[in-house]
Amino acid sequence: MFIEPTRRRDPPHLRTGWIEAICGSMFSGKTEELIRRLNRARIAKLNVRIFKPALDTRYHEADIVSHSALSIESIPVQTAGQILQLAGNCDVVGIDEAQFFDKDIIAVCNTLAIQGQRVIVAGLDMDFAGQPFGCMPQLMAIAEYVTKVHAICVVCGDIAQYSYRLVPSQERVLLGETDSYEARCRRCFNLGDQAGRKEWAYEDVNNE
Ligand SMILES: Nc1ncnc2c1ncn2[C@@H]1O[C@H](COP(=O)(O)OP(=O)(O)O)[C@@H](O)[C@H]1O
Ligand SMILES: Cc1cn([C@H]2C[C@H](O)[C@@H](COP(=O)(O)O)O2)c(=O)[nH]c1=O
Ligand SMILES: [Zn+2]
Repeated sequence: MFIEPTRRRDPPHLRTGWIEAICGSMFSGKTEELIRRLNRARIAKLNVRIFKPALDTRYHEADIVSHSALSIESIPVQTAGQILQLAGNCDVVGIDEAQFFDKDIIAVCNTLAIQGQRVIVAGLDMDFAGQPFGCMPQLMAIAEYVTKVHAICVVCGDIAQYSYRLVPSQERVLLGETDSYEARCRRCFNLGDQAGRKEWAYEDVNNE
């Protein structure tokens, strides 16, 4: 489990910010992990500000909400540049659904960290086609700390790193939940519609 660096005790002239990237598929616990870190920062009496892209209105207009219904308030923004304007001099900046931001998100995260702020950025590392998503690869490259979390494959029960799309759209951006996506492992993702369901796997075990 990720534990916060204790750089806070450095003398002010040595104090620096940093970037933490949390990545993985849908349902892998990115938002839960982001909320966990932000809550701990608040317990440490740090000043925290949280952002998400305004287009992500799935569960709530403003709050960030996990699939398990954990939530934390956030500021929805249209562009990455707005984060820089609104983050002020807070100690910790949280950003969810980073894959949806424009490419300025890289410079914004860098600037915040250089200014001495801790930046925790969470997002999908791959899209429904298994391709790197938006600026997440660059954010992972410039981050001091990268955490990849995993879901459970709903087909076979292995660990999952892919978000399998259940509906025919080829649009890259398609908001959704279990209605349109499921977490899958490499094998079941590549088998697509041919992947046997969990019940089938259990049958196999029972017949042994
Ligand atoms: N296939 C799955 N694998 C793991 N967790 C799942 C799965 N489907 C639903 N969940 C739920 O999703 C929660 C994680 O939600 P969340 O943090 O919002 O994930 P993410 O932000 O990565 O999409 C888990 O704690 C669990 O309750
Ligand atoms: C794979 C994939 C996902 N999306 C959308 C679907 C959801 O609205 C979000 C991801 O949310 P989560 O917190 O990670 O569960 O992204 C998309 O638009 N395109 C895709 O390829
Ligand atoms: Zn699987």
